[in-house]
Amino acid sequence: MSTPVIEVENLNLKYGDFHAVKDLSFEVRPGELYALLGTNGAGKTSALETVEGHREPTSGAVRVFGRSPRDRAAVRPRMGIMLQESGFSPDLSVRESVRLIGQLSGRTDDVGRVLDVVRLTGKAGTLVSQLSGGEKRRLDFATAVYGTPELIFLDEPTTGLDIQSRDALWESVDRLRENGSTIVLTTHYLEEAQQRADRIGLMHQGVLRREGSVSSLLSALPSVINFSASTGASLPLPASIHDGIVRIETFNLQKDLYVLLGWAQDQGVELSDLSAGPTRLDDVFRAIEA
Ligand SMILES: Nc1ncnc2c1ncn2[C@@H]1O[C@H](COP(=O)(O)OP(=O)(O)OP(=O)(O)O)[C@@H](O)[C@H]1O
Repeated sequence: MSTPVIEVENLNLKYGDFHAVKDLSFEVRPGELYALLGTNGAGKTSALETVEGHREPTSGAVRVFGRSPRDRAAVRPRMGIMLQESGFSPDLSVRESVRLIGQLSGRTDDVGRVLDVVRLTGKAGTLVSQLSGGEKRRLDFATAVYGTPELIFLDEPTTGLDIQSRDALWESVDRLRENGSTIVLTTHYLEEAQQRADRIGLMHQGVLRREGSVSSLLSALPSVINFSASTGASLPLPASIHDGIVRIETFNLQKDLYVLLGWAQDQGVELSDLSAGPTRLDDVFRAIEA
């Protein structure tokens, strides 16, 4: 198996007495889209800042491309980091800001190409201070796109973006992946992670509580069938009933739905407000706090 792009082993981070990241271990493999998700304050930003080389671990080991992320000269040109706030100077134009990304990252690219990818060509001469929130976010994305780096960190990339800009951003991410880039994503939009991540790590209170492919995380939880029914007939499946709402949990949704509908038909029972759906990442998320 190929060498991981990121290796984190028993990482601990403390702020004074507060233990923010506890024995965190994970790997990100070449070409993967790994989503590090978690509850507020779970320690994602702290952990990623260490991987990005901005923060020294309290203990544990972090390697990026097999080297210490503090070895900036070797590692920095190979990674693009889209932070939640890039802090571009408000007095620079968009074009100047993108040029600056090139100077700071040590990568080469065509400024016009990057402006085109982040859809800011028409704003090239505009000052950063005059951009809208969504336009600023697209300028932040330029840091990830510039020079097509091998490793890209996207920290809440679509927050504040309209649907067109979101779609455009994910299309650009797809292009980067086609070029072989490895992506580390954090987001609170779980459906984006569910649709796009090869693997997900779920953090809560400093600890990696779950890790795996979307389907493996989802298959650990049952699907749920709900309906309201006033019937004396005994149900064909184990269920709980609260306030007249029947809830059936199942690991075989198709089969149990078939059983339930057959029973309702035979008994002449109407299943009002019937809903049945696959488990969603939201449910996995809720379950980690339980
Ligand atoms: N510089 C700091 N000094 C003290 N405590 C800090 C510092 N930075 C973060 N923390 C604390 O460490 C914990 C983890 O914070 P972190 O920002 O890494 O979480 P997160 O998972 O990124 O959260 P969110 O989803 O809310 O952005 C939080 O309880 C936070 O208050």
